Amino acid sequence: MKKDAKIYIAGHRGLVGSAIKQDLEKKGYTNLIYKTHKELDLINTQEVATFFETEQPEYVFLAAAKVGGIIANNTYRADFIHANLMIQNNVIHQSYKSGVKKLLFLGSTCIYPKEAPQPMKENSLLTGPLEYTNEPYAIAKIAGIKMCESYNLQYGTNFLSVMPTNLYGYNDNFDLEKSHVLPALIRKMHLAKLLSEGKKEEVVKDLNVSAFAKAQETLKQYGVSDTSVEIWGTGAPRREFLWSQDMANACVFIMENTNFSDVKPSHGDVKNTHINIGTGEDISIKELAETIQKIVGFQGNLTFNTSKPDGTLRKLTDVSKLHALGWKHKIQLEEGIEKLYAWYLEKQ
Ligand SMILES: NC(=O)C1=CN([C@@H]2O[C@H](COP(=O)(O)OP(=O)(O)OC[C@H]3O[C@@H](n4cnc5c(N)ncnc54)[C@H](OP(=O)(O)O)[C@@H]3O)[C@@H](O)[C@H]2O)C=CC1
Ligand SMILES: C[C@H]1O[C@H](OP(=O)(O)OP(=O)(O)OC[C@H]2O[C@@H](n3cnc4c(=O)[nH]c(N)nc43)[C@H](O)[C@@H]2O)[C@@H](O)[C@@H](O)C1=O
Repeated sequence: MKKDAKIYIAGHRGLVGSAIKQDLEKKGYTNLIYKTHKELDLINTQEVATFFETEQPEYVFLAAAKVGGIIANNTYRADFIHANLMIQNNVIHQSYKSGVKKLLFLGSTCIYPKEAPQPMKENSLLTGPLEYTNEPYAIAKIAGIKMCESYNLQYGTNFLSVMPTNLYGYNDNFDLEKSHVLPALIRKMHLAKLLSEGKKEEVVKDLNVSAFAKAQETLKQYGVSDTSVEIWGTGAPRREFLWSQDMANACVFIMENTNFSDVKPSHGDVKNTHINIGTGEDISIKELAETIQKIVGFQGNLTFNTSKPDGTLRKLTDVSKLHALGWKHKIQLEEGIEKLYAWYLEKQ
């Protein structure tokens, strides 16, 4: 990839897209293009076609998607499958039509079967039933992998897919309902700490409500008090977490160094084009909550609301393919949580 190559980052304001943009800028890439959701709705086929015809990007990072945590995926099932299929169909097909040299599609490790052997290898794909809470999203992501693979095989394109583990970092979503576990627990612990210190005004400001009485309603709904924070599920599920800047660095590394032809024969996958991206290490949700509690400095108790779903019990990635390509993560979990909490405080 030449430093002045025209590179389109779809989703450049999101958790991963913003980190990809930053990583490319740091490396001296000068011809980056991007549009906000408002400027270009990637669900709109005609708008996407016109954009590619006009801009003719040479490389595409497809980091735009409808994304959310376990409850969002389980609740907005139709929106997750519709939006993700539309976005990826539009971007992948128009990339082929306009002669994009290389595209990187971001999937997710939720594409693997619920009971996949751990750690999950790339060739576990389509070997068993999926986790139900995020099945529509996972089906869309599997369609994206198969679309890249099919275009490569039929049209000779160079479209790769990466399957990231759970991610966290700057520009994360901290919504109490729709976000992923790590940012949600940082915010819940922070609010509980403020309550325990009697800082009502800061609680009102954080929740962006008109009065403390309103804040109390929200906090009750999410099980946050001055003495305890509610954790969804049993706390037993295990998750692997990767810092978003590491994720972005891996995406740029793969774009720079890897081709479909490298991924296919040399690693024994006859058909698939995808590569797992993770750390290869996981912890239980209970351990994660305790780590966040320590970093935030909340002194109260943790309670477990077992009426909320656990989701997949374990989804540890096998990162041997990624390591064999020459990439390894840098930021360890505690360091990442400390950085994210500091960022969250700064944003207040
Ligand atoms: N976060 C995670 O833990 C994981 C993420 N992934 C995958 O990584 C990729 C990036 O995720 P992440 O950065 O977390 O997601 P974010 O939600 O942070 O960012 C997604 C971006 O896509 C944009 N977008 C969504 N819909 C449209 C649309 N119709 N038209 C134009 N832009 C749109 C969003 O803009 P706006 O906000 O304005 O809608 C946002 O900027 C996704 O493919 C996701 O599935 C995979 C595994 C884990
Ligand atoms: C990245 C991945 O993210 C999603 O899958 P998930 O890993 O299950 O996502 P999650 O981060 O929301 O939850 C992880 C675990 O944590 C528990 N948990 C405890 N307390 C809170 C809590 O307060 N919020 C949330 N969200 N979860 C909590 C929660 O019950 C679960 O056991 C996919 O839908 C899909 O989008 C995908 O690809």
